[in-house]
Amino acid sequence: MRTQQHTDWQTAGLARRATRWLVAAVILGGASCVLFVLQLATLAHAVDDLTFKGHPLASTYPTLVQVGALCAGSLLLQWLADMAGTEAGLRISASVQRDMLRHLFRAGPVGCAALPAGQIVTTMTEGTAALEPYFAQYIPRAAMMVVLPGLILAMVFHLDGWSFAILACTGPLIPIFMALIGYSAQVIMNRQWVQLVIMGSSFLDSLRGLGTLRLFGQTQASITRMREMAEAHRRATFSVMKVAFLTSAALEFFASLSIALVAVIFGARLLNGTADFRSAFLVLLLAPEYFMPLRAFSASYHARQNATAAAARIAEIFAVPELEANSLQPRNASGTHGAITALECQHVSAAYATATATATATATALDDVCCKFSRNQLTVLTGESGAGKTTLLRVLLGFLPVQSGNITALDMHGHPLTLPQGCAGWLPQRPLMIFGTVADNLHLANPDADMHSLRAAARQADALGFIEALPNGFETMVGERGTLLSGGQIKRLALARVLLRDPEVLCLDEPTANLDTDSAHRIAQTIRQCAANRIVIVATHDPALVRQADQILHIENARVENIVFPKDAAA
Ligand SMILES: Nc1ncnc2c1ncn2[C@@H]1O[C@H](COP(=O)(O)OP(=O)(O)OP(=O)(O)O)[C@@H](O)[C@H]1O
Repeated sequence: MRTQQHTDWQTAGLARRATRWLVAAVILGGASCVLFVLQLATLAHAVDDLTFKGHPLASTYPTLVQVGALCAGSLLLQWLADMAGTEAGLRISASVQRDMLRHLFRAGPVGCAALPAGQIVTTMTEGTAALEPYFAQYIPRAAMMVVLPGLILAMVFHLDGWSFAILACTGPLIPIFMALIGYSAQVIMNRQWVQLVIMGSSFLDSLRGLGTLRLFGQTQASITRMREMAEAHRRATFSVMKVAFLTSAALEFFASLSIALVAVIFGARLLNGTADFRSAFLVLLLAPEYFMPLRAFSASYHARQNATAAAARIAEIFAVPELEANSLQPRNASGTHGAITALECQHVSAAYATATATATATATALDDVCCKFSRNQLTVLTGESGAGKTTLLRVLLGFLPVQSGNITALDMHGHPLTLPQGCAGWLPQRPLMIFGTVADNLHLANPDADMHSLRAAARQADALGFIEALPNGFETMVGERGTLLSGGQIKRLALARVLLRDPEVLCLDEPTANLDTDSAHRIAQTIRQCAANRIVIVATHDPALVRQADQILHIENARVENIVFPKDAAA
């Protein structure tokens, strides 16, 4: 199993995914700042010439045109910087979303089950969306917070020592103050995220369990619980907003105080005649701009906290271990491709990772399993609930890694084989039906299958009769999770879907569970026929299926206790 490095999913690590766009945003923003400062200096020069030096308007035109050109250039560069920042944000959030989906597929159903579905959904949607403003706004603004005030300070230093001292002393107070507020705000932000995840999970659970909730008369209680969660989330969001307002208020206070100080001191010195108008005017133009990037940075500061909280949730998803390879692919790389004649388990052990309050422990679910599954043979796994039947199927399918031992695919001469992808088919206990038509659901297994293949697979799974009886046959919408079909119909449709890929190894988990006797009998017959030229392994409690078996593996407490070949015994 592979585990992703936690540090890769910190915001700094994520920035590497769009470095060029972020660098472009910072350089363009910096260039825009330079033009902006030049524009103010040129404007002060023009106003001074017009008012105090008595130059005619005509002679000031070139300077005013210069001001216009600098203004246009600065705005254009800023627009380009914003575009580059937005592009970086979109690229990073889209790439994280794509990687997360890929990672979840690699982790497989057992790995994904380690996290609540609501947490996965919220992180994939809200979590990745929270990254975008961080990279699009916060990072470029953080850079501007250094560039523009630095430029302005350098200019003010040349104009007036007092103003320089005031701005240089008050400016750094703001980021220090914000960092102090931000430290406690991060705790609130994390709490808001937890509330959001809990709310998402509960909403999903309520939707899934609508029938059960109604049956137990719990609908009102569920609505009340949802309302309480929404209220808790509202309160957490409100706390975040309060901190955001407090930060802005503190910033405005320091900024206004500092500008007022500069204005008062300069005003007094102008009256005394110890300062000139041009310097005073330019410093007063520059002083508010000195605080502008700090204001913009403060406005996007919550984006950083949101993204930090989201990055922690994203890291949790990437911490779910990936499966290395399908167990049906033998470790022996020198093996050849070919038809699989048998699957052999040698001393196979496996365990589930279970999270406790303090650490992650493992619970053994298969212990030293030795068995063989042969082509043309129907193997039935029996045993009490919780014995380990599904676990053995999961290990064979590669959804759960082998802790020790080997699973080897053999050709007709008993040599190890390298198997192509998709050689195994799986029918889970609760097969997934997507929102779409019968044909859409079948095409999931093989998007290129033509109508003839669909009909053949449906016939083989004993599903053709009921599909043709539907109002629009294969084009009938079956709804989400197959809501318009019965349990038996869903099972037969899912079996047809698996057969459409014509897998060499077919793993079926409780295929006849919850079916009436007639449907169960028909499915048992179908499965029996599927064993022709295939390896078929079925986990079941159904005596009708057990009667069809060529080999019965009885599992008890994670171990194969008994192997019976009923047909040999009968002979
Ligand atoms: N995702 C999981 N995480 C942790 N433990 C699990 C997980 N799935 C199953 N187990 C545990 O592994 C053991 C074997 O479960 P398994 O599902 O293989 O039993 P089973 O024989 O198929 O039962 P059933 O007949 O009820 O389907 C059980 O103790 C179960 O609690």
